[in-house]
Amino acid sequence: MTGPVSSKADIHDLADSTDLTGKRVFVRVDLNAPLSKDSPPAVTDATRLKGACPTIEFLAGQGARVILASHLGRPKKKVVDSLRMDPVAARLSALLGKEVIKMDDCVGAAVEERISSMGNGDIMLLENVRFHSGEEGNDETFSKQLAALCDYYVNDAFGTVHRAHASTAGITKFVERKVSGLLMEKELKYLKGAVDNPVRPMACIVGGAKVSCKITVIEALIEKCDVILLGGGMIFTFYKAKGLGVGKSLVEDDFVELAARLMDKAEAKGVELLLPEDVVVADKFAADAESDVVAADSIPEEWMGLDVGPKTTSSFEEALAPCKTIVWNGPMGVFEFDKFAAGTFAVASCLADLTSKGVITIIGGGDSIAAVEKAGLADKMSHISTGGGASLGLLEGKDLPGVSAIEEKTPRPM
Ligand SMILES: Nc1ncnc2c1ncn2[C@@H]1O[C@H](COP(=O)(O)OP(=O)(O)O)[C@@H](O)[C@H]1O
Ligand SMILES: O=C(OP(=O)(O)O)[C@H](O)COP(=O)(O)O
Repeated sequence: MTGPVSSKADIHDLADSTDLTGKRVFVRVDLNAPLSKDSPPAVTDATRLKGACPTIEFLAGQGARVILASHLGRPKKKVVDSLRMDPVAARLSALLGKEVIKMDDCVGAAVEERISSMGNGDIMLLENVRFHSGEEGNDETFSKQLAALCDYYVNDAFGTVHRAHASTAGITKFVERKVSGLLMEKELKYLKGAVDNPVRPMACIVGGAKVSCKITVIEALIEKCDVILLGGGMIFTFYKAKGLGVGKSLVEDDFVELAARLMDKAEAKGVELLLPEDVVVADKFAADAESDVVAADSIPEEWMGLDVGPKTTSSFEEALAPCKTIVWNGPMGVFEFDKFAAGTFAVASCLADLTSKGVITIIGGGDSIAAVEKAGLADKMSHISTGGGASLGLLEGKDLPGVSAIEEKTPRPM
């Protein structure tokens, strides 16, 4: 068959137009869940796994052979045993109440053979796609290898929709049909509705550790938001731009200049860009570190900032009080260590309180979800999004490769 195919369709459209019995359906999911430090590691927050279940159950229910693919962490293009998908497969299997066949690679003869012996409705989880250099490089050969595993492609990985990788973008050029999954549709619908024409004032809180990915989004946020609050590992690059000492804190030297420009831009635009005025510092990156609260300009040389301080959380509460829409990505501190969780929990508690007063609160990101779950407040927010960088990308209004690859007209392969 030739001719262009265009699809904004989801899995219901696919099932309505095709008998999926026995069909090999490749589903890109985002099962990049936080893991414990145990050996072997265990999934510590299953929100992303739970989010993927409706699509998996639907396709299995249609009799499809369901082939799941995801990344886990950032293995830097090589096999990292602690980032194998086994703990994810075990937890997913428990959630689905069904065996999940776990493969030790994501392409190749062994995978193809095992797929050919799958029964209708069986579920397989491939190994971490980022073990192959072709994944993040969006490599054509690797994309074709993935595409060769399936009849149809589904993208349900909202958390990775902002990445143009082989399993989220490249593969779509080589499959007969490509549609979005139920989680993807649900996330896009909710988030677009909330941020396209937001109820104002709108605030965005950005923290976490993926500084280089997320600092670049702040430029667009200055155009869109009325208030921007910064926390987590993000702040030290800004402190450095202000000429402050940051000790051994996380800092991205390549982005210091950008941080300076962003502060100038926010000021020129009259957008409130709030940086923490006090910081909880530690003598090492450990749960049992010595800690102290210091002013932002007094971080000791050998210490590192691992949380925002109490004065900061009060100022943040004040700044958020008038806001009607709040988007939060990235914890305020290393909440995994109890000593450095207070700032994150205080912001979570403030947002839960504002939600009860009618404010729209959106929390996104694997670790941010884990943090509000740990605080016991996840069900008190308006929306828990499985995507952090993805929801910021959507708020930014930029092209999301995982969406455009599905929508793109591509020549149907022969
Ligand atoms: N001051 C800090 N220094 C180092 N890491 C931090 C700091 N504050 C927060 N973090 C870490 O940031 C991580 C989450 O970052 P990120 O992946 O960007 O968030 P999300 O997964 O919600 O998008 C957490 O594991 C947390 O420990
Ligand atoms: O965890 C994720 O993003 P998030 O931390 O922004 O929520 C996604 O799985 C994407 O991972 P990546 O940022 O390593 O591409």
